Formats: sequence, structure tokens, C-alpha cells
Amino acid sequence: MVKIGTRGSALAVAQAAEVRARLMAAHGMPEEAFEIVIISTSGDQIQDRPLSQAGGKGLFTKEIEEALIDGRIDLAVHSSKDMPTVLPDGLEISAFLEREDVRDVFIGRSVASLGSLPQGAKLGTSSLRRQALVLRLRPDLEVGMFRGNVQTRLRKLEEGVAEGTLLALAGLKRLGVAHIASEIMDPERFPPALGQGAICIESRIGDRRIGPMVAAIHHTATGFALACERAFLAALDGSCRTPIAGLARIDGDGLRFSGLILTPDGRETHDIAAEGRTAEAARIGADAGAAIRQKAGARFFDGWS
Ligand SMILES: NCc1[nH]cc(CCC(=O)O)c1CC(=O)O
Repeated sequence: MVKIGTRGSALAVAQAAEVRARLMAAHGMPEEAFEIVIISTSGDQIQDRPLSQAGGKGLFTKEIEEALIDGRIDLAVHSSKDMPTVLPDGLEISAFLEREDVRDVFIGRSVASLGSLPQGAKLGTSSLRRQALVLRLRPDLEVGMFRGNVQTRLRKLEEGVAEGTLLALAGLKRLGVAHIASEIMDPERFPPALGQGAICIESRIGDRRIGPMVAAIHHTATGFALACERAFLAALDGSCRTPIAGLARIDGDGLRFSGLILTPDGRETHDIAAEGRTAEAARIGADAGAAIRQKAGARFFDGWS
């Protein structure tokens, strides 16, 4: 029996089922060989404040990692963008699935694009990155907190709590609701979160059964992109209070990275571009992180409270 740990949201469960399907196909295993174990995390429980004020990164992973360490589960399925850059001792990211569409989408209640929202309209998001990127384009908008999983946010939109919201297209696709997107945001103008669209598998280092099993479904190019993006994030401390965006694209054995940091009001931005060989993915990301840190100055990373 292989116990797959995941959060309980519809998106998280869909991701776990996707990993299960890939393992079944790769190894000719029956569905009965797997058990999907749902684990509630602090990130799921805290609904009344932005995650940036609740301790930031790791809120969606801590309890799942404890279950891995305890042996209650054998592998954990995560959205890479919710993963801290530093993992607990004894655990590793052992595989990435092929990345889904990396772009964000705008969903309007009654308008078809971000640009056509009326002056001063309310936009719901709890992501500091989306807040900053949206205010850079539309400083007139009122950006309000919009917590909860994808379904909850869509329900709030329907109820009229906001006139529009922004979500990852990857999540909508996995939930089978990509058609509700009003506008797909151009990643040049509206870069995704580091790791967006990539499902990863976390497991115990040295696990001789799970290691080779998940290695068979690892997607190499996504692995390089994520090595770069995670090194960039790590170089910036991954502070949840600094809006950060960026994307590594792979072309053969070449890699191109672009990263962006912003003030939460979107008024000040610093960007960085770098390229090199995939074999140097992590170094390219780390160097880009150091360079953008230099450009922006320490003030940028002291937190905005
Ligand atoms: N923070 C929640 C979260 N984590 C991953 C995704 C989307 C799926 C992905 O990026 O792989 C979402 C929802 C969203 O931002 O729309």
C-alpha cells in the first residue's frame, strides 16, 4: 500500500489523484495499491486573515510533513508554489510532474477583462503578488482580502463580495473549470508565482521503495525550471511579505529566467533576467536572487508589516 498525503481541498485532492494515475500508468499498479490520506493544515484552518500575517510559508505543508516523518503517509503531493524553500531534515522533493499552464487569469463578475473593471472597483485576492501586480496596472482598484480555497473564492465572487478576482489557470484546469476564466494574463505583464503550475512530490530521503517509484514520473525540464525558481526564492529568503514573481523557461538544454519584486502597492518594481544551461539551473536562480537583492536594496526585504 502506498499512502499519498494531501490537503483536503478539491484542488489538492485532484492533484493527488493525478499523481496516483501517473504512478498507476508508469508501474502498472492498480488503484487499490494506493490510499489518499487527507490532512488538514494550519493554512486550511486560518480563514480570517491573510496568510502573510499568519506566519507565511509552510502553513500548507507542516502537518503533512509531520505525517511523512511519522510514517503515516509515504509521499506527499503539493503545489510547488506553496512549498517553503527549506524542508525539514530527512525530507526531499523527489519528483515534479510536468508543469501545467503557468499563467494567472482574471475572472470578472460582469466584465471580461481587468482593464474594463469600473474605476475604484473591488478586486478580491489575498496574494500579495497579485495585489502588487494588479495595482501596478490599475492603481485605482480597491484590493480586498479574499481567502479560502478556489471554490470558496469563486462563491464569494458570485455573491458579489468583489467584482473580480485572480487565480492560477493551472488550478482551474485541474478542477475542470478553466472556462470560467474571463482573461488570461500575459506572463510578461503579470508574472506568476515561483513554482506556479507545478505539482511536486515530497518523500523521505533514502526511501528505497518510494524513491525509484516516483523517479519514474519525474519531468526533467520542470525539475530544472523549479530548481532555478526555488533557488531564486531561497536567495530572497522567500519572505512572504515581499511580493515576488518570476518564471524559468526551458528550451532544450537552455534556461531563461526572469524575476520581479514589487512593493505591495505596485509602485516600485525591480526586475532581473538571466540565462544559461539547465545543468546550472540552481546557480542561475541563486545569482539572480542575489543580483535583484542588490538592485532593490535591503529596505525591500525588511518586511512591510
Ligand atoms: N495558494 C493556493 C494555490 N496553490 C496552487 C494553486 C494553483 C495551482 C498551481 O499553481 O499549481 C493555488 C490556487 C491559486 O493560486 O489560484
